[in-house]
This record gives sequence, structure tokens and C-alpha cells, in this order.
Amino acid sequence: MATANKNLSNYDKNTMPNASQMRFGIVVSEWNEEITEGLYNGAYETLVDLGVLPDNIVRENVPGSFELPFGAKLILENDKVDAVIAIGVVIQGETKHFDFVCHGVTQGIVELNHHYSAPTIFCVLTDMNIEQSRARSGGEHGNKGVEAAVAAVKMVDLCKRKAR
Ligand SMILES: Nc1c(NC[C@H](O)[C@H](O)[C@H](O)CO)[nH]c(=O)[nH]c1=O
Ligand SMILES: CC(=O)[C@@H](O)COP(=O)(O)O
Repeated sequence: MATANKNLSNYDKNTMPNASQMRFGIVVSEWNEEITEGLYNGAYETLVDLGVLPDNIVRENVPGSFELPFGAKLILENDKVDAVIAIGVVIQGETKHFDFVCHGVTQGIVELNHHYSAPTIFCVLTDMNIEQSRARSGGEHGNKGVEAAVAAVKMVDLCKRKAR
């Protein structure tokens, strides 16, 4: 199913775990700030809607998506969080740089999930143009930041259940 057939902002609060005791880090890329701020707002507002206390959400910024894994690593190692949401927007330009940034951030986040017991959620848009990014950060296809926050709460709940 493509994003075009699924609204990224849809979730059923009644079926979601209680997130009132959960702590989250959010690392945000400064590239394409218009879009990443929309994703951040979607993620933050959804976490709070699901019961997370604002004091239990720590935000850090990094220059670009390529730095997201390292920024997430700093949060995982220095802040007592249950999960990190990594927010970035990579938009195709004239060269192959897009491919390398996308691969780097993707592989970096995969490696974090292999290394740490707290999950890092992949909230990175990899779009052909800014119109696609706008549509996925609060536009016609919803907000990937909302989707990422829902995934983060579900994964933290899974971690806590498995640790019992
Ligand atoms: N072109 C985009 C970038 N490029 C910057 C890299 O992410 C990185 O910060 C730089 O190569 C220095 O290491 N980053 C994005 O997040 N989005 C882009 O579209
Ligand atoms: C994803 C990128 O790094 C890209 O936006 C940079 O643009 P260009 O390929 O034209 O240098």
C-alpha cells in the first residue's frame, strides 16, 4: 500500500497503550526546516495526545539527515529515554547526493536499532520534490510525524511488555 492510499495521521487512541510513564527523544534535521518542523509538531502533539508529559520529551537538532543517527546516539547515551524519533527530509536535487544521504541515514538508524535496547524510529521523508514532502507533513496524505509518534509508543510498550 502506498502512502497515497493511507492517511499517515490516522490512529485509534482507544487502542493505544498508556504512554504517561514513557520518555522520548526527538532529533530533528535542520535541512528543509519548513517540513521538518511540521513533522516535529505532528510527532510532539501526538505524543502529548497519547499521555506523554512534555517534560518527558527531549529535543535536539542536527545539521542534516546524515547526522540524525549520531544525534540519536547522543540522546540514547545521555538522556534516559525509552525511544528516539529521528526526523529528517531528504529531497532529490541535481546529483546522486540524495542516494548517499538516504542510504547513510537509513543504515545508521538500522545500526542503532541493532545496538541499543531503546528503538530509534525512522521519520525521514525521502522525496522527489517538496510538494511530496508537504503532502506528508500535514498535507493531503497526513503527517509522518504522527505516524512516527504512534510507532514509538507502540514499540516502547512492546519493549516494556517483553522486559517483564
Ligand atoms: N540535501 C539534503 C541534506 N544534505 C546534508 C546532509 O544531510 C549532511 O548534513 C551533510 O552532507 C553534512 O554531513 N540533508 C537533508 O536532511 N536533506 C537534504 O535534502
Ligand atoms: C539530498 C541532497 O543532498 C540534495 O538535495 C543536494 O542537492 P544537489 O544534488 O543538487 O547537490
